[in-house]
Amino acid sequence: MQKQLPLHVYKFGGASTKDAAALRNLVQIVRQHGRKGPLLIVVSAMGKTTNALEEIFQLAYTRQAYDSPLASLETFHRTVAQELSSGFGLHTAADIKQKFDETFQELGQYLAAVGPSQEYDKQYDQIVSFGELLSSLFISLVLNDTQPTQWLDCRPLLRTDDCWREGRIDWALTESSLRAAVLPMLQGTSVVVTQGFLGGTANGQTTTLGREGSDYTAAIFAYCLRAEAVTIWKDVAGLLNADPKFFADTVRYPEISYQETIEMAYYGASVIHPKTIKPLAVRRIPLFVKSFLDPAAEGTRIGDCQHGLLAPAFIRKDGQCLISFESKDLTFISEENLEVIFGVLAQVRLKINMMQNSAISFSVCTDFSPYRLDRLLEQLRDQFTIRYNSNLELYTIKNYDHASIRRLTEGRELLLEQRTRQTLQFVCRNMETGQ
Ligand SMILES: Nc1ncnc2c1ncn2[C@@H]1O[C@H](COP(=O)(O)OP(=O)(O)O)[C@@H](O)[C@H]1O
Ligand SMILES: N[C@@H](CC(=O)OP(=O)(O)O)C(=O)O
Repeated sequence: MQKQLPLHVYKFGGASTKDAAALRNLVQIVRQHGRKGPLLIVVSAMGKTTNALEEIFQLAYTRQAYDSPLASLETFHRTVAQELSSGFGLHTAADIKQKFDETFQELGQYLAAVGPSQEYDKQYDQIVSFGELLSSLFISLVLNDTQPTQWLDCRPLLRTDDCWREGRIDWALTESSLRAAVLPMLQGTSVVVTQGFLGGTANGQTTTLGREGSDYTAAIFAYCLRAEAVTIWKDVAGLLNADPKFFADTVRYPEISYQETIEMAYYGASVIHPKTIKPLAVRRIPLFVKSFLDPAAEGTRIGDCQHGLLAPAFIRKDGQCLISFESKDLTFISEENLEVIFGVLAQVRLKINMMQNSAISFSVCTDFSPYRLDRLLEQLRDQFTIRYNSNLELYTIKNYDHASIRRLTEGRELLLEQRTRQTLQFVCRNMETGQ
């Protein structure tokens, strides 16, 4: 049995890196960790950088001008660096400028090569990954100004296949590469900064792990390096029973099991990427969700634990689409035609969030993607009558009771509903747009 390292993994997302004040706070949090042992820091792109890069990529792909949003992105990064620079030593500001010069130049070259003749998802990864490259280079230099910090390029180590935009990890290779590269670094330096959300293929191309995948990266590092704990720093007090942006009177879970959390994340509680939990649960590594706005506060501990009845959790997923398939000749929906439908859903990468069948019709609720839906329609419209509604919401209540059901369903028209002993789910129209 290998000796457990007292390694901690911290993950800082877009909210905790969105401006100069946020970065000053990040430096304080890292300083507070102090001499508790080595620290591996996973960072996401700063603020809304990934959204901006998606927009720039879309313009480049469709051969439209992207100079203005690209310039805004560059100005954003350089302004944050400028605002921080009064606190830096002599070399740090110059080092940051040099890294930004090199990285924006490289991004410009990649963008110039983007075009519709090549695979969309593959090119997406090559461009959108620049957000994490920029933030990790920048944050490692900012931290290095006050304590020895090394930058780590995770892409040659975190090996994925070429399922672009959702790279699947080669665990054996990743574990051995990460251990060989990172453990010696952690002995020499107490802090290492790397990118969330990114991986690399066998032939050295960059992949991404799915939007909001940096939490997952933190779990991959923790699993492979057998870390003692992972902390993800968020703008909320911990894991709450609902997203406070949409629900009033939320309550924090001080402690919650991996099982409960994985289900909440799967149903759409966006505070944690759903793939984060399994690697941690396998190695029994606790996950702390803490507020970067109040770092001393308790937050939530996710781990192996027993708890009594939990407050009902409300989870909302918007941007949903309800697709129904009906046989054209009153043939029953059978295993054979379900196999055809599932095959095409998998092929066009439309994930099923909920499904139900009746005698001659089968309904699925998926995330809405016009591009993927068109490809599905092309392949199945000869065989089935297909109807769909978009701009819908999927609500899940975990550990429901009468009051929680009433609270959520009152005044809504439910288009699809399902209930198990613990979980109630329904699809309804988006009340804000009334569609
Ligand atoms: N159950 C929940 N508990 C806490 N926050 C939640 C929950 N569900 C959704 N959220 C949302 O998750 C946000 C934090 O996650 P996210 O925006 O992905 O952070 P970051 O990008 O900084 O890592 C919160 O601001 C909150 O709106
Ligand atoms: N930057 C990526 C990855 C990520 O995880 O970001 P965040 O930690 O800010 O959710 C995204 O926005 O999808």
